[in-house]
Amino acid sequence: MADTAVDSARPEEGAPDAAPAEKAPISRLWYYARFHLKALLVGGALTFLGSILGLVQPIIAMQLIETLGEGGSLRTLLVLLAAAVLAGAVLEAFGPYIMQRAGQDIILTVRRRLVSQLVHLKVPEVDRLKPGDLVSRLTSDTNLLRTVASTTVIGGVTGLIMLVGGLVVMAWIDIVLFGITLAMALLVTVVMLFVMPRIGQATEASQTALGQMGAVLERIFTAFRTVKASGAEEHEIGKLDEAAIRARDKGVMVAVWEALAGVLAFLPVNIAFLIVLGVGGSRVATGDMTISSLIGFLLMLFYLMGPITSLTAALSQLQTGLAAVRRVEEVADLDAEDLNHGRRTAGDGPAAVVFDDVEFRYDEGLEQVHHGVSFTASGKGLTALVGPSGAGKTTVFSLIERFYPVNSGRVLVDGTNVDDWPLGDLRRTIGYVEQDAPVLHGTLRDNLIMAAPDATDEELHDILGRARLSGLVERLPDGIDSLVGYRGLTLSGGERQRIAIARALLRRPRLLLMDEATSQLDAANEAALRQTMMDAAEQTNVIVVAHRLSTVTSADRIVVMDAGRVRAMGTHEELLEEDKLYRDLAAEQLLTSEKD
Ligand SMILES: Nc1ncnc2c1ncn2[C@@H]1O[C@H](COP(=O)(O)OP(=O)(O)OP(=O)(O)O)[C@@H](O)[C@H]1O
Repeated sequence: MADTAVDSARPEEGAPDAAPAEKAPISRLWYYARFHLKALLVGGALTFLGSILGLVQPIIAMQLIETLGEGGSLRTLLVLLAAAVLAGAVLEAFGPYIMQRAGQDIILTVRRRLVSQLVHLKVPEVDRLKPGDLVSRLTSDTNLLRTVASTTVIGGVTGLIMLVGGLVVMAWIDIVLFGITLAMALLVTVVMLFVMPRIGQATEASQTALGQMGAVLERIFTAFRTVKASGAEEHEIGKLDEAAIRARDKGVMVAVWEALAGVLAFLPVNIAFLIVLGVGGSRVATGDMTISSLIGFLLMLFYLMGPITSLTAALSQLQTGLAAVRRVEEVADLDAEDLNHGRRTAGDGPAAVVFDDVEFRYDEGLEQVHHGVSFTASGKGLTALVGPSGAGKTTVFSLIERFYPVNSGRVLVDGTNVDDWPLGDLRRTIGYVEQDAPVLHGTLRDNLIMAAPDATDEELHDILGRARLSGLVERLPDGIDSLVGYRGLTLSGGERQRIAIARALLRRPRLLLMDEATSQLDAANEAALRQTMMDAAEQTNVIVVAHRLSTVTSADRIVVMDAGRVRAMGTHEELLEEDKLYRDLAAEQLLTSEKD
């Protein structure tokens, strides 16, 4: 598939309730549908019975004409016909309803699985994905799947049975006319075999274009202010428009192939009708066939329009659905994390971190980021990681959190290799404050309790106090229940950082990792942030990627990193004496802070 957000389909590892990997889309479809088999079977049986009653109606009508000709009583046949019409209508209402419900249940199953898969994706997978495209797979593609998983399969099977049933009845009425009809039915089949896959391909292209639109939209909204400030509205509108046009064009192609399928399905039937009329008429004239048989046959031919329509619709829906399944399953096949696998370790107090000769690169084709990094940070207190931009400081945190696997060497937390920790336990031990956008859309309360759903109001207020946020809560219109805007945009950078710290502290971490914001904070915010950090360091092990001199000077130990290596360790005073790079960094920071 060209230019999609998800480039490859790999078997998932440890994803909950995994569907069989590397299977044809049709097996994947079955995998989802089988959970709702009972409803599908009941709905299908009712619809099928309804169709059978439809099939019976022309036969009763034929009997009626014959009885009329013979001057017999019509009462029983009329009652039968009325009963068949009524029961058919009731069944055809209930059957589809039950199947539509099953269809919605199937979507729910698929969406639940996808949501769980998306949230558990491994970080490297997310690095290369476009969230907008993923959203369209979760919403639009799963919706396409609904029809195919329910009505299509049953509709198709019913249509096929009706078609075969109709042909059998026709063969019983007149074998010559049946031969003509059968030839036309075969023609329809050949045409469909050619057209149907085109519908699937066009649908997949159309859904891909829709996903691309989602990706462009997501790109705009994640940098909305930058787009405006850069005057890039028209440029971005152009990009969105390109994707929208592509989606339209591909959608039109789907319509073209579907229209063609409809016409090509009926053309042979219409031709069959004319031939049957001609040949049948002459057979009636020669006495080889009765007029009632010809009328019955023609009624059957008309009746066949129904099954042919539902078969054609089912086949094209199936193609649409299979295209959707392929896109949905590409996500389901991505690598996901297993939070529970590993040897459980129970510990308390500050959790020590040991880097032992760690080598790491983000991906095979990329440059190595860590070249034998070794350091230890244990016990209570503050450890600052300093060094030039790109030295690999934030990467240290990513490896402690096991967002990526190391290439060689070991990362130990509390004496256990992070690879051996159950991921859920490891991350419960750690509080992590990211450098950017650490506040999510929602209320202040939402932002805190996402890390600790059982936290009481008392605990929340206590943590807000410790993060020097009580003043903010008092100022906000609805206090702790005030909305903080998309990605916390209604807050200042310093407030966002402190909310993120409060969230991390609420989990009572045994290790706090904090990536300082590089943006300048005002004096009050910086002091509040430092105080919060120092308080935390009195109780636990705190490691900070430090960009501010204030953090560095108050740290218990400082690790100086440069180009993926640890070049020195010590206190501020020791390093000022011993390490030139540190001296330069400190001098540079001092100059900057003096200028401010
Ligand atoms: N997800 C990623 N995929 C590929 N390369 C990455 C990724 N994250 C970081 N890098 C690269 O790894 C190197 C180290 O990045 P890292 O963020 O650890 O540096 P840093 O010392 O924290 O820098 P800064 O002080 O600017 O935050 C950089 O060259 C960066 O471009």
